[in-house]
Amino acid sequence: MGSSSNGVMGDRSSGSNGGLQVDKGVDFAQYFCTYAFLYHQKEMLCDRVRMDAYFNAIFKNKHHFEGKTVLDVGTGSGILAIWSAQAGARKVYAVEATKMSEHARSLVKANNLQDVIDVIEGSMEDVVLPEKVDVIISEWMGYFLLRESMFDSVIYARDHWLKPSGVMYPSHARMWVAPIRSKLGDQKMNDYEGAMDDWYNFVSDTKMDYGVDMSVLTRPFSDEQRKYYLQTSLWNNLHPQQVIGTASVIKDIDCLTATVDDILEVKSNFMSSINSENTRFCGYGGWFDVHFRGRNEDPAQLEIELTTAPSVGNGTHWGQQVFLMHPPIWVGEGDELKVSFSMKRSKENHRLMEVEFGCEINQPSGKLHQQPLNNKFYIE
Ligand SMILES: C[S@@+](CC[C@H](N)C(=O)[O-])C[C@H]1O[C@@H](n2cnc3c(N)ncnc32)[C@H](O)[C@@H]1O
Repeated sequence: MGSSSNGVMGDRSSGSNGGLQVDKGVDFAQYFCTYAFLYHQKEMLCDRVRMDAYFNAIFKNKHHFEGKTVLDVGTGSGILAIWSAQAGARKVYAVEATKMSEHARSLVKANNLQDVIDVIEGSMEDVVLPEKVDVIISEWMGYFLLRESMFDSVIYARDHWLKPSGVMYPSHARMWVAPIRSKLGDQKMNDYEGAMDDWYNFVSDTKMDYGVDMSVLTRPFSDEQRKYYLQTSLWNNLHPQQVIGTASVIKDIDCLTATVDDILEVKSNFMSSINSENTRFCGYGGWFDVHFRGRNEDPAQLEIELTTAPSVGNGTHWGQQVFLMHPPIWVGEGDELKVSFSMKRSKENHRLMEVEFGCEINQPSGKLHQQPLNNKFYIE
């Protein structure tokens, strides 16, 4: 069993960010610190969709694990390392940057797997393993897949520690975007006007309760102010019926070959056909899926998919990112949207994203909306 300093080199940056060095102290304060707390790990451990997908991916494909060496990048509580060992791995290296490693270590011991799993506390980029591995497993996905930029660390691990014949878990990832409406029947979720009412209520309550007039922040709702309000995307669990047009894959990632340069910026131009009758097009929903397929020469016996698409029921802790648009536009069945999408990392914090949409709407009547429908968002 590893100790907290086992296999860890120096004090380099915690991520390469495509050549830019990232200050480790700042990154720890801004990003890693929350992962050190059990409440945050528990949120992920309680996500049944996520848990079932990884559990099935491992146990329905034991041939990838039996007698093999495994590296778990960002082991957190240790759950994926433990499943890998239970599936028959010979050795599992479980790397975790935060003090969560101590909980992982006690969980490993409580499950009597200390002879198989080495929990190593340190950044993946600093760790030195005694051997190369057959499998890299990691749950690295952030909101809308790439928020958190943790895939950089998985790429680093793959390039340094995966055998040429090795397998990635997951093996593929995709980002999706679709046009959405904000309201579904009486539901107020993501309702655009509802959001504005919220601001009105806030202003009048603050004046009444605390004697401070805040209306300058919100009134009149000029275009600029609306845009200001809509600068960040929203987390939501969309109902499938809120999706009003065809969804498009805007990024397809092969985890075995992708480079950091491939994911620094995501750009896509795509068409979406509206398939709902007269409805308000209020913005876009963004989500992702990942797949466990093994590799061509060594495929999965059962391919598993983990999707965060809009769903009836609880969905996942990732939900979807909603990008509301101003102004909403009435659209109808058969309208064609020509959407341009781009996403890049925030200059201030490489783990956050800046997203821009543009859209042209062609309607069968011949009407054409061509204004750039704002919108620049931060995924916080
Ligand atoms: C999304 S959590 C997943 C935790 C666990 N594997 C699970 O599936 O429940 C990601 C974990 O990776 C850790 N992590 C992120 N980047 C890392 C890096 N470069 N080196 C080591 N650990 C890292 C975080 O601290 C966090 O605990």
